[in-house]
Formats: sequence, structure tokens, C-alpha cells
Amino acid sequence: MQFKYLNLIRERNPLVHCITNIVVANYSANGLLALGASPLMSANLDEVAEIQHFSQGLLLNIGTFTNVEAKLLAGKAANKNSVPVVLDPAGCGATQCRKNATETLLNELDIAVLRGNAGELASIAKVDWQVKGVDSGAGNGDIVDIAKKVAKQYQTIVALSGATDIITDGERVAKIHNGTALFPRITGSGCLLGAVCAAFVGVAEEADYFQAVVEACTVYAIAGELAAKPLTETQTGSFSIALLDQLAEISEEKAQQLARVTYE
Ligand SMILES: Nc1ncnc2c1ncn2[C@@H]1O[C@H](COP(=O)(O)OP(=O)(O)O)[C@@H](O)[C@H]1O
Ligand SMILES: Cc1ncsc1CCOP(=O)(O)O
Ligand SMILES: [Mg+2]
Repeated sequence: MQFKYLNLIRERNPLVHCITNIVVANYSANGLLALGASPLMSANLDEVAEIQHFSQGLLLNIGTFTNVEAKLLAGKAANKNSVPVVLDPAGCGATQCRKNATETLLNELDIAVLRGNAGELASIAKVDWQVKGVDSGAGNGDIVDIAKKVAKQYQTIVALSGATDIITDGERVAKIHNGTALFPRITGSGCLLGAVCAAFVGVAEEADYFQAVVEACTVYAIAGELAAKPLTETQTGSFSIALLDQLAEISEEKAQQLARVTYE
């Protein structure tokens, strides 16, 4: 697999505007900085539309279910200014009001990338799933079918994360087999991945968003793998810091060497 967007991020230092949840705001900002992007966190109604005149990517994350109006306003301005919008429906299956808000964002906005775990994507696809808050929960549905269905319905690129990440535009499917079981043991690792996707599509042409998202998820999963290498399975605090270090350290050459990606 050929990588080309990681170096572009480091060259261009894209500004990624995040309207995210309070749990992960600081960690996401640090992760974007480590990668080579420039984070801006704001949910103020007076400025979120204006920010789309100079930002390269917009992340909307519903994790703490706040600022829905700001997300709509920012998303509409981003669409008008050709700024790619990444939606992270964190915890969207937990309550009815989250489901409604997620559907509104998907219907009202042109979402370039929808990044979530299996439970979140199953909830959007209306497939029966035992959702567990912001964690992926358990279910019997075929996750490739779920991801493809949602990608087609909303004409977007779905990045469904888990032990194997599934990236699809509804037709093409990439599976990323990299990662570490330490990822789901720290809070914010999925949310930071959403922000990382925004940085990658922020330096890509629209026609190549699929490839940019595959690259984003692969680089990220490998950074986690490298961070976990010297750690035991209980060193979750160290993993959270080591992941930031690896996002700063990882090169296209290293990613190419370690990537385990298959296409269907
Ligand atoms: N069991 C696992 N083994 C390896 N990697 C994992 C595992 N679970 C999640 N990941 C990785 O963790 C990152 C965050 O995904 P995930 O934990 O699914 O997000 P979320 O926090 O939204 O549930 C992704 O890069 C994914 O590949
Ligand atoms: C714990 C929690 N509660 C609301 S948002 C959030 C953070 C979830 O982070 P992630 O989805 O990346 O694990
Ligand atoms: Mg998580």
C-alpha cells in the first residue's frame, strides 16, 4: 500500500476544527498536534461558521451530546466552503435523542466521512445491536454489510473501527488488520481517530477520500501497535501517552512496512 497523505499533513499543517466532547477535547488536540495538524476546538455559535473560511477539515463528535446547533451551523458553512466534514456519532445508539440528532446531522449535512464503532454504525443502520454507551457492545449483524448499507444510504465513506477496521464507500471495502487490544481500554482513542481522519481528508482531493481514510486508519492503528509493543496489557495510562509519541514518530516508510490491509 502506497502512503502519501501523512507527509502532506506534515508539510501543510492543516487546521482541523473540532466540535467534540469534553472528555476527549484535550487528548484529540494533542493527537492532532503530534500528527502534524493544527487543532482548533470551539463550539461558539458566533464563530463556528466563520471558522470554515480558513479551516481544512471539520470534525463533529456527538459524544457528550452538546452543541448540536453549533454542529449544524458549522457543518452547513463547511459544506458551502468545500471543507470536508467528518461525523463521529459517539454513543449515538445509547438514547433516542442521540439517534434523532445523528439522523438530523446525516440528513442535513454532506458528510465526507462517518467514523464510528460497530454499535454506532448498527444503530444508524437500524440493525439490532446491544449498544453499550460509547463502547461498541455486541451484536450478530454482519459489520461489512452494515458499513456498506450506511455508506450507500448517506453517500459517504464509512470507517467502522474495531479489532478489524472496515472502510467502505458502499462499493469498495478495505479491511485494516493492524491495532492493539489496548485501544479500547483508554477513553478517546476512537474520538481521536475521527479527528485524524479529518486531518487526512483535509489534505486530499475529494475523489481520493476513500484512500485518505484507509491511510488515516492504517497509520493510526500502526501507531497504536508500536505504542503497545513494550507495554503490558494493564499499562493503559502509559499507552495513552505512548500513542501520542508514536503519532509524532511514525513515518510513511514505517507504515508501509507494517500495514496489514486487504481489499474486497
Ligand atoms: N480489539 C482491538 N484490537 C486491535 N485494535 C483495536 C481493537 N479495538 C479497537 N481497535 C482500534 O482502536 C482504534 C479506535 O477504535 P474503537 O476502539 O473501535 O473506537 P471507539 O472508541 O469509537 O469505540 C481503532 O484504530 C481500532 O482499529
Ligand atoms: C466516555 C465518554 N462519554 C461520552 S463521550 C466519551 C468519550 C468516548 O471516547 P471514545 O469513543 O473515543 O472511546
Ligand atoms: Mg472507545
